[in-house]
Amino acid sequence: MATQEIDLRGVRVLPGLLGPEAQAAMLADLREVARAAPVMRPVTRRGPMSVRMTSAGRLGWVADRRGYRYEPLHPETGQPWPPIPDSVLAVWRAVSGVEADPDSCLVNLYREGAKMGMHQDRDEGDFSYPVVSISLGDEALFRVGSVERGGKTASIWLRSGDVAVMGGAARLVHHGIDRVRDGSSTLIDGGGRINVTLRVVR
Ligand SMILES: O=C(O)CCC(=O)C(=O)O
Ligand SMILES: [Fe+2]
Repeated sequence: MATQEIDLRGVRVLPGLLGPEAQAAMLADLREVARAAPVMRPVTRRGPMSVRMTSAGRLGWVADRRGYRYEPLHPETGQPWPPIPDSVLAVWRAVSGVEADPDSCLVNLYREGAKMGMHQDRDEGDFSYPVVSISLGDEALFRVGSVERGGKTASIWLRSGDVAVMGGAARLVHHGIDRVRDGSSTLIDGGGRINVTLRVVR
């Protein structure tokens, strides 16, 4: 049920790009990812994050007291991250507008009360590639600001199956998740939201 594209301060939002069957199939693939690469609670200098994370692909995003970086191995298992599922790659190929495939797929798990503060995605080596973000499960209030800190922002509720593309002039905009509407979807066992972001890190 793809509806019309929305421009949120330069971020392309594609509501309902994934239908219920595609969402369920992707979720099953992500369960396999989490089985091979258990979700972790990242700890930053500011303390533990409320979002739990794991990754797929050649590189996974890792946050701990030493800082943020991409790593080829899961820090707890010592194993390489599992491959990015085809169901996820298909979304990148459909919307990214670039030839290269992503080498990193971050899986964010928002259980009750989890949110993500305003930030830029800037740990990647080349900002000419977009970041593609897929939402599954409960609705989330996604806020987008500017490349500079502070100033005006605009928000939208991202629903299960929505896809957002941060590229071009919007590649480095500040963004975050203010809150998740608990119980607004039944897709995920135990409730909550999963967000998948795809990146070319190199
Ligand atoms: O959960 C979201 O929709 C945003 C996730 C995000 O900004 C990130 O992982 O960098
Ligand atoms: Fe981000």
